[in-house]
Amino acid sequence: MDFTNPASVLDLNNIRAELVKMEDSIIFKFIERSHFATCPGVYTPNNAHLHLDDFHGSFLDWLLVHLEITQSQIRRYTSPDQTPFFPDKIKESILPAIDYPQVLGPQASAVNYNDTIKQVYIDKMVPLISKLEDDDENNYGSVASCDIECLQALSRRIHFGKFVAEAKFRNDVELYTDLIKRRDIQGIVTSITNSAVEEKILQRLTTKAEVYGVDPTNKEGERRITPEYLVKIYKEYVIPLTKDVEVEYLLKRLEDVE
Ligand SMILES: C=C(O[C@@H]1C=C(C(=O)O)C=C[C@H]1O)C(=O)O
Repeated sequence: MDFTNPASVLDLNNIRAELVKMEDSIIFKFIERSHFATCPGVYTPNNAHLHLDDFHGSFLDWLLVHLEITQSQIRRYTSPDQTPFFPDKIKESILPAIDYPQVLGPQASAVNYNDTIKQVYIDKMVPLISKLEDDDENNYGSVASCDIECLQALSRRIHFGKFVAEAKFRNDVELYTDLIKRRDIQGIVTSITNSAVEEKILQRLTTKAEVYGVDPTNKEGERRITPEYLVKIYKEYVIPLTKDVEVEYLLKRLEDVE
């Protein structure tokens, strides 16, 4: 998707096509994570087995904040489709800014669900996509690296809800302006929900997981991302969080920059 071209960015069919492409990326990142155990020590705040200088938090957070600082310096977070997990830690880019047209509302960057995404990923998704329940310190680096790949892909997918919401807002300014002014949250949820699209996504994920997720040569039948787990992750977490982003984005849509 070309974020310098507003017409392409706000076309709902283009946005949905981009969400479909993200499915493949997320599935393959989940498959990479599925080669390792749950490794709860990666997520344990101030893990006594690890010496993270004067950092207070988990090994995953330590790696993620260091990566985001570096990525911010090559202008990752100037791109409208990227949302940092540590917005207060990122730095100015050393590369010249790209002049992205203002496509989203002035409060778009205030919609940041990454803390929730990270907690849901750790608590609900890792147990489903990991090979087994175990804590193998020899794999902490690989596990945290896979986790960051998964988290950044999930964050982009879920925060794409801002573009979906903006496209829907522009398609019916009168309806959404009324719903927003009346803070009719249920009305907004009903209006943004497209059950047919959601059902098509879940059906496609089942097929993709059956094709991508299971290694036909793996006679040991080692657990990898299964169709039912992938559908569960999208149905219970990814899609609802995307809709939460859509709703919060719309509730802020008429606000000016503070
Ligand atoms: C993303 C959209 O908005 C909602 C969220 C969806 C999702 O997260 O996959 C799918 C359909 C809608 O209920 C959309 O309309 O395409």
